[in-house]
Amino acid sequence: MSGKLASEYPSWKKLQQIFDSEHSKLVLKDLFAQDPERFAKFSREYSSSDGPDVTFLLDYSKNLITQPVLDTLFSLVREAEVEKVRDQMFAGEHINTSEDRAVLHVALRNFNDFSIQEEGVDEVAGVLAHIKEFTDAVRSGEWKGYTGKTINTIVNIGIGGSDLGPVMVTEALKAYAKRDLTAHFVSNIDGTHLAETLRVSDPERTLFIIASKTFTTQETITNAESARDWFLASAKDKAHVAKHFVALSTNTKAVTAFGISESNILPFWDWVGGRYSLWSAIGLSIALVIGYNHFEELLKGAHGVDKHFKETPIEQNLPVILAVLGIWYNDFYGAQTHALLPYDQYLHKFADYFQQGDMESNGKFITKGGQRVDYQTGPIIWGAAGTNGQHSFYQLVHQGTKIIPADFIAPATTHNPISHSKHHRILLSNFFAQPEALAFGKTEEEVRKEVGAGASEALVKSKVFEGNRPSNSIIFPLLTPATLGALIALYEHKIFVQGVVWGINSFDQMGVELGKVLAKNILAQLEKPEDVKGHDSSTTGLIHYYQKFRKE
Ligand SMILES: O=P(O)(O)OC[C@H]1O[C@@H](O)[C@@H](O)[C@@H](O)[C@@H]1O
Repeated sequence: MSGKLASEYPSWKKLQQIFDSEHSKLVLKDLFAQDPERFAKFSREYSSSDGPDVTFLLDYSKNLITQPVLDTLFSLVREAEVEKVRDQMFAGEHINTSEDRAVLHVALRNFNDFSIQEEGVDEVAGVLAHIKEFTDAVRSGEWKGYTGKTINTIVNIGIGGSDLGPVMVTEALKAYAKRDLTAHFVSNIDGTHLAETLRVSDPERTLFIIASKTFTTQETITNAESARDWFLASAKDKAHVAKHFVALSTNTKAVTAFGISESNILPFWDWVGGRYSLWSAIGLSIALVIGYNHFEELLKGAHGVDKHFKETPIEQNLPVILAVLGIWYNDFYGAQTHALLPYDQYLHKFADYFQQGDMESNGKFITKGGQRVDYQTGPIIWGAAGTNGQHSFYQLVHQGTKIIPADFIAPATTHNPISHSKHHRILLSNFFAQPEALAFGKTEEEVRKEVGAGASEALVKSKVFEGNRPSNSIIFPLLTPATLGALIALYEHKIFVQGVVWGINSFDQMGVELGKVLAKNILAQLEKPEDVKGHDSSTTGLIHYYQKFRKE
């Protein structure tokens, strides 16, 4: 049952027994040698059933699993009633129990397929039509700034879920971008972020998109106010704000109080979590950059995976497979992290995006029922685009003392086939080589042959790769909007499945609140040393030190 401790399920106990008795025998080299069909058994191709064509291959054969391990992991998913909770999500039940909210990012990309009853769901199509109308007007040049010039710069001001999705997707789909429209994303409260952006922007041709679900986030509101001041320093007349500021928010009241007219608000609903919101009005900057039709393809690609997730039996369900593999390493092997390693420069923000997506969703120690877990929940997500990572942190991944499960992700073809795709072939050769090296390593014997008789023992030992390091590989024909949508949805549902198994609420984020409250209190004490009250000696000492240098 959802909310129960995962460690109470019979399959969890069985997995622990299997791990204790078998894990030393789970050696990839042997498992592959014993079974020539291993790749065929442990890889699956996804093909979209309708909508835009999306295919990808998930190869999970280089994992420390056997069929019995996998079967037990699937039993765990059954015992945790993942399918039931999944259906509750799709039905609009309030599975975000702490906030009493539905969780319906799937409704944002539904296109009338599933019937979902929840207030606001019937407004989704209207907001998409508004996004289309607005983006067409800006991109065609019909929308003019206050001096009659067209818009050539958009600045999205938002943070967390109101920033990372648009940043990641606009980078990922740059090949589809309108090149004469520059997009900036300002998130940090550090004035440097806004100042450097405004320095290269023209107030007559810049459109500010204020993206905030709550419209109360300190960083976003402060940045938006400073952007408005900067704009009005040129435009003078407040009436011109209407041509240069739009808002994406669930909080219409706060937006109008800020001075943005109601016709410039693209709304969304409380059942859209911030880190699941790029599919909503929050995706406006994406639609502006790549055009509405491509934005819709992104949504449809995600919808295809939603259908797969909703309709496919557990054993073939790709988000479920990724989720249980993660649980196997996280909870039984003691892996602390999970690396996302896209071999695609366009996906260089993919890991950053899923740092929030995964860690804000599953970084929790209390179950839905209020119990403290006695096992590990969400992993630390990190990663960087290949091949850059190979020249920085891969040393530790190959020869360090930690187990680092990783997903290698790559397109078979590139949007930039320069030098007759020579670059891409080299890139892919690395994409194929790294998981192979991690899995199979290099033995002492092989090293000895290579270095010859005179080499010192220490040198020989330092060149050994133990191997047996697990990874998944995901390969698809080309990074299209629909394929990207599918990939994001794949990981969203993976996170969902893990959250249900761990019994936690993946859809609140109470852990971000305490720091906000303390910062507010400290902000009021920054002026004078005598104002600094109620802290430990370290915090007091740090604030006092700052006060020696304080400037207006
Ligand atoms: O979109 P707004 O409301 O400004 O929130 C922005 C971000 O704030 C953080 O504190 C978190 O709660 C995130 O989940 C959220 O995406």
